[in-house]
Amino acid sequence: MTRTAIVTGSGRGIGRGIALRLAKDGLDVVVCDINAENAKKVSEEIEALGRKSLVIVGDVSNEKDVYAMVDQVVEKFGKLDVMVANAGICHIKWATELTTAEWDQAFAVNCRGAFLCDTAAAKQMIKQKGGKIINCSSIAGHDGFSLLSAYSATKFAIRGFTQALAKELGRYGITVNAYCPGIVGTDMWDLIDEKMGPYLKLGKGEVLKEYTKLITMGRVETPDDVASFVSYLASSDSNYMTGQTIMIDGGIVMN
Ligand SMILES: NC(=O)C1=CN([C@@H]2O[C@H](COP(=O)(O)OP(=O)(O)OC[C@H]3O[C@@H](n4cnc5c(N)ncnc54)[C@H](O)[C@@H]3O)[C@@H](O)[C@H]2O)C=CC1
Ligand SMILES: CC(=O)C(C)=O
Repeated sequence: MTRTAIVTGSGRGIGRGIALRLAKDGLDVVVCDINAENAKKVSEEIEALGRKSLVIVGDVSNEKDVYAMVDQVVEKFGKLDVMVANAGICHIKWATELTTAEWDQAFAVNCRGAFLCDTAAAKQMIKQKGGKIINCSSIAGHDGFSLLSAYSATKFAIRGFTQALAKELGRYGITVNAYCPGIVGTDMWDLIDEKMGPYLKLGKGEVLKEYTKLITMGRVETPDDVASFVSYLASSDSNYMTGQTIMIDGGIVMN
């Protein structure tokens, strides 16, 4: 029977790459994003690959949206096999400039979002006696990044939550793991380059150039580089791996 995955934040960037890769792997894929237009486009790309798809326009930090999404998916596809909690945001400022509202927003989307998506999925997967939950951390979840303090804190938190949830869900045949991308050429990095530039007295494109020097493989990461690892985490090949948060960063963080 065809497996079904939800990928949050899959209207563009890394999430889109993961959604298309899982569709190529033979899964039906639900595209969840707050941006309806982008989500629809990706969903059409999935259907063009011969797979079924569903667009869910929703906010991962909103409990009602997340539970309604899982209900709709189970109603349409009969089950939920893979949850990829990928959606994330970042604020680029000195910590001393961050507002409390920005700090809370980062935690709402990046952490409450993962908590809601993972646990809503887990309740369904427990009934099914199995499933794959996959969270998104970052290199910034291993080393705190200057000008990304709230973001770094959320990505560290994802590692702790991934471990604890894995310990709770192993008995049901559910694995919980996380991936840590490095410096991926998406809109998020365009924003980082634009906003960090003035702080670091660097022009357009120069922040990315400086950070690229940290990458052992010598090139900026692509969404496909991340997606090929998430494909493994979503597959039965990773059935004996759980509670792990793994770098897929071209060799930036090695500890
Ligand atoms: N780009 C990079 O270098 C890295 C990214 N990451 C993480 O990878 C994930 C994806 O990042 P990118 O694709 O680069 O970002 P992006 O900004 O290009 O795309 C994020 C997508 O998530 C959606 N989104 C934002 N808030 C949402 C919400 N509340 N509910 C539903 N959807 C929402 C956006 O509409 C967008 O389509 C994020 O969790 C990010 O923190 C981690 C390490 C490096
Ligand atoms: C966006 C992100 O996680 C970094 C550190 O580049």
